[in-house]
Amino acid sequence: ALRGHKGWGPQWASPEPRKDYDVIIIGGGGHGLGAAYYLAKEHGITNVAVLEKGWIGGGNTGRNTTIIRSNYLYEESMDIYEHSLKLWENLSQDLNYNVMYSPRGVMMLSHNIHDQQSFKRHINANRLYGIDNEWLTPEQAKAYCPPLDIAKNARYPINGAALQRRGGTARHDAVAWGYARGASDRGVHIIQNCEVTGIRRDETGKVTGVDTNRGFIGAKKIGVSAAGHSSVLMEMADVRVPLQSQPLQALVSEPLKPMFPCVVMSNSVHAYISQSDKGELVIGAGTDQYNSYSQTGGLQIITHTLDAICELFPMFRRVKMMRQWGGIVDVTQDRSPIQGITPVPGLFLNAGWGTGGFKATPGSANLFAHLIARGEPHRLAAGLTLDRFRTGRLIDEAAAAAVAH
Ligand SMILES: Cc1cc2nc3c(=O)[nH]c(=O)nc-3n(C[C@H](O)[C@H](O)[C@H](O)COP(=O)(O)OP(=O)(O)OC[C@H]3O[C@@H](n4cnc5c(N)ncnc54)[C@H](O)[C@@H]3O)c2cc1C
Ligand SMILES: CSCC(=O)[O-]
Repeated sequence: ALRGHKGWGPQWASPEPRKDYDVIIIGGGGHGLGAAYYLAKEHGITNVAVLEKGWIGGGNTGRNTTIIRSNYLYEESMDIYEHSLKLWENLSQDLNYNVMYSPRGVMMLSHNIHDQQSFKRHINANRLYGIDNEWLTPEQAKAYCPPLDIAKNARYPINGAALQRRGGTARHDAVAWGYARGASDRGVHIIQNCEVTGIRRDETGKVTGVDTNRGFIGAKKIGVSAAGHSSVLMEMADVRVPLQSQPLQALVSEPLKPMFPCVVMSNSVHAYISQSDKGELVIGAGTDQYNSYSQTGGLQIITHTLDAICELFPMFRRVKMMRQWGGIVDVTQDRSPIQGITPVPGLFLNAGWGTGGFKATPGSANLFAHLIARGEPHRLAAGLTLDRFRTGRLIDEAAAAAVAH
């Protein structure tokens, strides 16, 4: 039973936009909706609107392969991903909405000495920082995931694996719906079919509001959380950001009996796989290596990824694939996100989550709300500045970003 639920149909109000708000968040994905929720819940700021050009969750939040983990290398990354993982553990209770978080374990396969050295470095860094991660022999990896082929004569032989047992999956669109309902119940306006077409500033350069397809809406503060379109939005305020927007594809198979117990990822052969609660194998790939705003992608990526899956799991060679789709991921050079103030007073940016921002949804949203409310970053997000691309103090997480991104 949903506490306080007001009958069937949309579980959040869909009001007409007011003339102005204290805060406007551009982007009705998990990060934007969650930030609005935490602004209301933790900072008492409720005169907020989330403006979404399409429908909430229609962007990457509803298109991803739902992998959750926090086994990154640097402290700046471990801080925000572990903050997020801790929030995932009670998010269903917090939202009174079942987001189906499932800590089934995320196993990263090692195929060569370089993988092994890289994963053991992550494991040591994680454990020194109090984050669970462990090395498995091939036999231990197979015991944990029986469908895995560890034959020595396999095309991509496995010499071990890194396992984060608290990693896992969640139901992605439920996260958007849960945050939207929680925010709406606290007075936040969730406004769909409202595309931002301009960001207005006064003579001092401070933001005054946004132009939209539903007219001008005033705001004292504006948060941009639009993933693959974040650079397009920031350009509306004359701010160039170091993001590339690239297609990232995924696909699902026909439903099968439950038989795949965890998430398996392989950087070297560019594929990752899990099984949804509906029985479908959920398979992900590397990005298409060109800039594009199309939510599709090239067939060569899919065939390459399925080659890899069939090598790692020969038992799947006759499974039928049911559907493929793509999203637009906002990728930074160092594969780490940007969450911070911008050169424009009153304009805040949350972007650059690239191929790995679903796992960060609650943590990023929680800290983005702190940034907008207080005007300065929370210590757990202090390193994720836009300025690092000027100073060169990058946070290189290409290895932890996994697969070929
Ligand atoms: C195929 C795929 C697989 C992935 N797998 C994983 C995974 O397994 N694990 C993981 O951690 N991450 C994964 N990711 C990445 C993850 O999905 C994203 O990083 C994350 O969901 C971004 O959330 P968001 O709320 O910032 O963006 P989104 O959910 O994309 O929300 C941004 C919203 O902004 C809206 N918008 C854009 N322009 C405007 C405008 N002008 N006006 C108003 N609204 C606008 C868009 O319509 C969109 O709804 C994957 C991504 C893809 C595409
Ligand atoms: C799309 S890659 C999934 C992840 O980042 O764990």
